Amino acid sequence: MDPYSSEDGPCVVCSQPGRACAGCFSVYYCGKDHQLQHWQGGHKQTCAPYKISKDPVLGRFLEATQEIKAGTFIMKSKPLVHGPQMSSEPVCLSCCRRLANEPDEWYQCSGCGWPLCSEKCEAAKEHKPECCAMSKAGFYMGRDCGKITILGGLEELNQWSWYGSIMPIRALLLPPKDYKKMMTLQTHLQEHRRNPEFNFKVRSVTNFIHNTLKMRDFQEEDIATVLAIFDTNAFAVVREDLNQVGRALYYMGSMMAHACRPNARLCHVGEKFEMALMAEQNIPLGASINITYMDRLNGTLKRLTHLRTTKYFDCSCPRCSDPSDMGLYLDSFRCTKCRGSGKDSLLLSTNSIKLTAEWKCQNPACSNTLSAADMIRLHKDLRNTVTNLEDSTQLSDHRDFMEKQLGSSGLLHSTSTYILRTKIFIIFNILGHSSGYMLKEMTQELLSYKIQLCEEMLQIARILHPGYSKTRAFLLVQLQESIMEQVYRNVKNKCLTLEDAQESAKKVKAGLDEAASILREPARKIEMGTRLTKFQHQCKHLGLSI
Ligand SMILES: C[S@@+](CC[C@H](N)C(=O)[O-])C[C@H]1O[C@@H](n2cnc3c(N)ncnc32)[C@H](O)[C@@H]1O
Repeated sequence: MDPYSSEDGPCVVCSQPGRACAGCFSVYYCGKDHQLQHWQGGHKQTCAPYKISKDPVLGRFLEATQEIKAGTFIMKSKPLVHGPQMSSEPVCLSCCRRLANEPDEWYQCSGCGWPLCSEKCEAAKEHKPECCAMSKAGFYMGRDCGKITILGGLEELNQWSWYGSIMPIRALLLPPKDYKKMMTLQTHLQEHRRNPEFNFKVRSVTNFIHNTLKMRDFQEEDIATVLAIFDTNAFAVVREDLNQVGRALYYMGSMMAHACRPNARLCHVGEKFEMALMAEQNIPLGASINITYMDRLNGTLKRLTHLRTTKYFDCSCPRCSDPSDMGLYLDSFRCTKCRGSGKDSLLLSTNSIKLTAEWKCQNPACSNTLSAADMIRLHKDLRNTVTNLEDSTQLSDHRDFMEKQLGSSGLLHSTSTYILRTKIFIIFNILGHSSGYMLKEMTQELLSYKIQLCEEMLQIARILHPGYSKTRAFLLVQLQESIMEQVYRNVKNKCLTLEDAQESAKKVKAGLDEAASILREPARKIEMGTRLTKFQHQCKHLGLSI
């Protein structure tokens, strides 16, 4: 059952139209009475398929209390607190939608002077805490002051202390019950305090709260704790469909452990930053329901470093413990000593969960080794190169990079993290997406190239993103649309019989249907509906019946 669905269903008690249970989405109630009756009659034991458990390594985590099938929605939850990101582009404080490019078009809150979308956003309860605090302190943001500060005319300190202070203020002013709940979340405050950037952030937010808003009841330590809670537990929310950019903290969402190949994923579903959790894979009874805190295409070195420096733990999940990184060797370089001997070998970590471990050629006859420091330096250089390349949508820049690196004097192999990242960039940012390379504009060669890249990346996704993962669905969409374009051209050019076209179109439909079954967030549902309609038009145009 679908937690986004507003459709009614028959009440489990009386069969009258009802709304879905907010805990499990699998039964409907016509109203509170029948909900209570059913709850007391046993639904309490079967509703949520998880509980909070404790583990010496993970700390608190969500444990499955029943088998959960892939594709199931496990929970839906409202944020405890949400608001703009720490260092934000200009957004409405109320709904976190990006503001118009022209500051003159911004609506100014009559209470505090902050730019918002509209009168409606001024009246919304989201904006009340900081607006009341500012009015009380006699603070009013003049239009020019807002323009200069928000558009980044001042240095970082101000950007942080202004936008970055909004969510902490809301958190500090939460009703006591919610505040208490929030304060039970993991802080890693001591570890955060060793980070100069964190302390700088604390000082600038405290400065705004104490000196500008004159809210001196909150000690710097309270503010630091709130910021540490956000850094450890909050999720960035970017909803391109709603033009929203922000951050949200969920209580249950904060209980989920990380895994580098997780069994669940979080989706943002409502306009008010509600989230839903979907099982990507089948989750056995008693297992930890986990999500990933970072992009799965990263190799072990990057994952371990990121998790250690931002979430303060050393990941030892099965993927990190496997020196081959699930057979993909994402971090490995080709051995420069074996090169030319006819045996192209890779360097492997001698202990994959230890960042200081030496790297050694996998060929037993070769003695080549590389220190961890050299390995990290090489990775840093390559990461910078690929990041810079991503400024370009010239296909040749990316193909040249791959050709050079995969050639006889290059360091990379076909499933290196940098090669895969480049392929993903080409699929999602160049071919079919940027000027000169739109689907209709692509040559046959480029269309076949895109199809080949999608197929290759779907093979990788089978390993890193199995089941109901967004990456798998997005790749399926890119592949099917490219295949359909090819079918379309071949039928028009009479290179394909209608029977064969019919066969291919059926496969395309199956691929799109699979993607739609994965992407069930409201925005994606609309997007998939549009894609399916376009596909049906194409079929109709070609005289195919699907
Ligand atoms: C969002 S919180 C998760 C809930 C937390 N365990 C608790 O007790 O509140 C993130 C923190 O959980 C711990 N954690 C999450 N996944 C982990 C893992 N795979 N291994 C070790 N610690 C993990 C780390 O301390 C991390 O900073």
